[in-house]
Amino acid sequence: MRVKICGTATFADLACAVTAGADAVGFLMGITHVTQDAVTPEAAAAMAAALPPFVEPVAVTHLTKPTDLIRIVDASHCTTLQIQDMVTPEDIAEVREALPYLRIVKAVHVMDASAVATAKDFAGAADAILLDTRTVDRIGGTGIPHDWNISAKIVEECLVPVILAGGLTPENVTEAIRRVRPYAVDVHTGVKKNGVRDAERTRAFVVNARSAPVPHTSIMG
Ligand SMILES: O=C(O)c1ccccc1N[C@@H]1O[C@H](COP(=O)(O)O)[C@@H](O)[C@H]1O
Repeated sequence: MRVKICGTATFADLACAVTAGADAVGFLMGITHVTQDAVTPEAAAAMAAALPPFVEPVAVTHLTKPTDLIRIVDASHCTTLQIQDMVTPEDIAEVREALPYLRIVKAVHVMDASAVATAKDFAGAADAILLDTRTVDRIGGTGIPHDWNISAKIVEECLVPVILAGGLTPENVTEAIRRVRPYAVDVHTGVKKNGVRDAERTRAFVVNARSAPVPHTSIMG
């Protein structure tokens, strides 16, 4: 099971995720709600430069204009872009044309069963779908799980890798993986303690995610 740890705001956060064994680290840029963990593209680039091999830097943003998305990827040196807010498949294609090497992840917010169709709509344009939670005033980073039955249905019906996020913790991630069978898992709030990234919770999250029994399912079509 692949694991992304999101909300990397400092070199200490970076070291915590790398030491825990994360496969990817997320940098929050161009975020529309208040978050203590947002960084500038330049700060993300400095942290990305410090990553060892086999750990992917991911730009996570609410920005939606292709020119803005291209700009933050270029400036942050991230190799994966996670688009949290509403864009069209055509917008994604425009970003991909400008940055052919880029892996593009589209977040889909699982509010009800309509998320299944939404995920399938983006599966052709994005390289992966990320299933997250949203509230009235936050699109991502809520710390709140959503209906994993819907997430499991999306995994069954989507032809691209599906990443499960939204309220995951070291305590629930094994059950989440058993029920949803995602390609990867992604967490921010759940590995904090008293509002700060916690090394033991981060390590436990990775260990528990990797220990979950997941039957092999092909993600290469
Ligand atoms: O993590 C955030 O603060 C955040 C802010 C704005 C957009 C996306 C954000 N994070 C993404 O949301 C998931 C789930 O977060 P959480 O574990 O429920 O706190 C996170 O993994 C990022 O992909």
